[in-house]
Amino acid sequence: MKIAAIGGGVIGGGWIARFILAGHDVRVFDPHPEAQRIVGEVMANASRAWAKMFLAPLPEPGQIIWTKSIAEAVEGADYIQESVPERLDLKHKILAEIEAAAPATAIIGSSTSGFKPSELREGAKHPARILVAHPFNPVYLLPVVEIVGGGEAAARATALLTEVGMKPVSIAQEIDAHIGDRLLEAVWREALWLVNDGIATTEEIDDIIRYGFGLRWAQMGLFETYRIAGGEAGMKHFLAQFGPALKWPWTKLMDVPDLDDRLVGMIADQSDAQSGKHSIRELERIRDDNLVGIFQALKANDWGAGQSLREMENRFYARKVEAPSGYPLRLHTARVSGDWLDYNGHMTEFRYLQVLGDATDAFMIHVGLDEAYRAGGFSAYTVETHIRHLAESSGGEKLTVETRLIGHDAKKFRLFHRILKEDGTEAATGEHMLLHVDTKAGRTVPMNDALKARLDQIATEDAALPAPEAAGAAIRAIGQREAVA
Ligand SMILES: NC(=O)C1=CN([C@@H]2O[C@H](COP(=O)(O)OP(=O)(O)OC[C@H]3O[C@@H](n4cnc5c(N)ncnc54)[C@H](O)[C@@H]3O)[C@@H](O)[C@H]2O)C=CC1
Ligand SMILES: C[N+](C)(C)CC(=O)CC(=O)[O-]
Repeated sequence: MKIAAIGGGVIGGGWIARFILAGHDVRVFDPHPEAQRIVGEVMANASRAWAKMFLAPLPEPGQIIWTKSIAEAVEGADYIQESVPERLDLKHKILAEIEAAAPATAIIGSSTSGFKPSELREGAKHPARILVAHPFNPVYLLPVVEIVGGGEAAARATALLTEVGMKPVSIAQEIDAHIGDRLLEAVWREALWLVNDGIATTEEIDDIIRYGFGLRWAQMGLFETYRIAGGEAGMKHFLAQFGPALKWPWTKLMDVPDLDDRLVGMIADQSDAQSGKHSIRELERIRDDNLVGIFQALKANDWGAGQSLREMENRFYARKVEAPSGYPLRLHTARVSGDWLDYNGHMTEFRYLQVLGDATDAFMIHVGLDEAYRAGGFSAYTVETHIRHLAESSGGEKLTVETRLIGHDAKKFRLFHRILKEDGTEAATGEHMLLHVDTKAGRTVPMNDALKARLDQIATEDAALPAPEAAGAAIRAIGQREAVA
């Protein structure tokens, strides 16, 4: 899949980060003199957030390829994400340039917050392939993307965006500002009035959201939340009780305060007082850490956006790695994230077990002990592990795991992994005993013939090598008391 991104600002940078982290190369054009620095900073925050968010091993990230023109970026592209400033004349000019150079089959998704597909498509050569693909900031974390425009293009965009962990929601009928921004603008207008009228400061309004209904919205949205608020009688009672208030003059509705110098200055000053002690990048990291925590809570409850996280993770777990030929097997690589380091600045203990465990998962997929096999009610459980820590690993290092099958029979197998640094130094070894189990009965049972045959075949390759020196090693006794014991 060849992906291009036109515009690498707040939203374009987020898109680029999501595609890259999901393992795709992205060709980018943005004429801003500092575009590479800006996207680099967004990428750094995004990589940090993904390392915290996913337990599953992440794919090797794709590459950013910076180009000197739109034509160079979109040549041969299958999917193009346009994220230039929200001006229709500019979007038309950029879309025309994209169409002049992109294959006729390429899909063009626009990040536009407000324009309808019919507006974007004015004057287009192949209008049906231009869609609204409107995300929410930060694009590398929030899954939802509003797809407007329909047809085959929407189906293809939906497939790609699902593959990179998004939750595309198709909107059948085009309207200005789609759905999300219609809702957000209503709240935003009210908030501006409240500040304008001196009723509340920016901080007080944010507190009412983040200590209150904002927490509810992350997990149940509006209708489900209000259904509960109707008590046992549910939504009908809620509407009967609070419906009339909609006609009372509670809100300013469509009325917008003039964003004159006075109001802009007031809001900016209050916002500085509220959050000026943090840089924007710091605020992004605080936001990302909070979002990751929310995602993980939702994943634990298998609810809402936690389901998108789980689905993406399952895809990462199920990824079959094209193993380079040769033996020992090389099925898993990992990049040491800054988040994995301890107070000594080195990869902390339990992350070694994570890397080894991921290598074991990769071996299981390699031999056919995969999702389909588990669906049949059988799996393998690790029952014993011995790790030797041999060299420090630092942030950013790439680690490769070499895997050997050093013993097996019909009910169990024994793996020996070596974690290697880029210069070939051994960072750790891990030896693991796994039992083949009937997951429903909860007991060890013989594996099926195909799996056994696959292990037999790998074992013949292993027989050509001397046994690993450390295989079967235990921790040495210290002093007489232990030695006697
Ligand atoms: N900022 C937000 O919260 C959201 C914005 N959007 C939409 O995303 C789009 C982009 O908005 P932002 O990223 O916020 O704006 P931005 O101002 O942060 O980024 C726009 C980028 O486009 C680049 N650009 C300008 N002319 C260009 C050209 N001829 N070719 C390539 N790149 C060019 C600029 O250098 C800049 O880096 C807009 O349509 C906006 O409505 C969608 C969701 C949320
Ligand atoms: C302010 N905005 C209209 C550009 C916001 C969006 O489009 C979505 C978001 O991320 O809030």
